[in-house]
Amino acid sequence: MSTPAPQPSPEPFGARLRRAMDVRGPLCVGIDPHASLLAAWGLEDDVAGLERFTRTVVDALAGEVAVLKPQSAFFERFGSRGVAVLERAIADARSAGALVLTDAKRGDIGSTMAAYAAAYLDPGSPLFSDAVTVSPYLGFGSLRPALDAARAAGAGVFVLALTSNPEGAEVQRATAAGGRPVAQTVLDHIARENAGAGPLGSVGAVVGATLGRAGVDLAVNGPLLAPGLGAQGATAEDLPEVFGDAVRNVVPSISRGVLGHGPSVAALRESAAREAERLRQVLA
Ligand SMILES: O=c1ccn([C@@H]2O[C@H](COP(=O)(O)O)[C@@H](O)[C@H]2O)c(=O)[nH]1
Repeated sequence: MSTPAPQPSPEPFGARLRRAMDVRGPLCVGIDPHASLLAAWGLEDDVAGLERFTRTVVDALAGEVAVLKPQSAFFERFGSRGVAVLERAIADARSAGALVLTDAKRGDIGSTMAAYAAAYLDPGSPLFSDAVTVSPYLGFGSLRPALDAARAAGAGVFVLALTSNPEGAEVQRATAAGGRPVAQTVLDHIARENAGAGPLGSVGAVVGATLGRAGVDLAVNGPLLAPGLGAQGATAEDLPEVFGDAVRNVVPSISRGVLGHGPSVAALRESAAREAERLRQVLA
């Protein structure tokens, strides 16, 4: 029996993301098919409307922006047929050259986390994504199956640290054992996961663009997903204050602020291009 040929290691997500940010700029656009957006686009709040909306966003932006971030909740609300739309969107966006970060915010005990990892981070899964969001609030160690699966697949995970919503602070700013804020302990774990990685680690943190000065050490050697631009009130001009020296690793994210310009493909592209240009000027 012949020995199977060794497989080349997949290129790590952090390296792929850094290249995409260099080439396309750092903007991430979220695919959040709110019922109100479907209505504004003249679509029914049903699977056909969901599919048309999603396809339009992918066609408009997958060749333009570094990252597309489908929000799983808006697909799950239509059951299995909604999830099928998400699966196609992930595959189509990846084929068109965007990195896909599925925003699913999964978190559970380790043995269940392994199943979530199989869903999003196993290259054989229909939901396989370049990266997925996860919640560390069952303990950072519970994320181990996702961290390991991501590394094996050349994928990434983005761990919630300081979220963009005002309610997050009561948990994330609370003092952990050891006297540091809970969010800082999460960031410390992320920094350890990324130690030695170059040009950028594959374990990211989610830190809202809405926070004002973050007040934590963001030197995690990984990408910092910054949701909150647009509908939640943050602007590109806020980013240097929130992120300080870490701003070059920021992946600013906007959903409704771009999606509201649809259904015209040209208008969606123009809106994303305006956001990207504003970011380029502020982050230069
Ligand atoms: O801290 C977080 C983490 C994730 N999100 C998600 O990002 C988008 C934001 O949508 P907008 O329309 O740009 O407000 C949405 O999917 C959230 O679930 C976040 O907002 N904050």
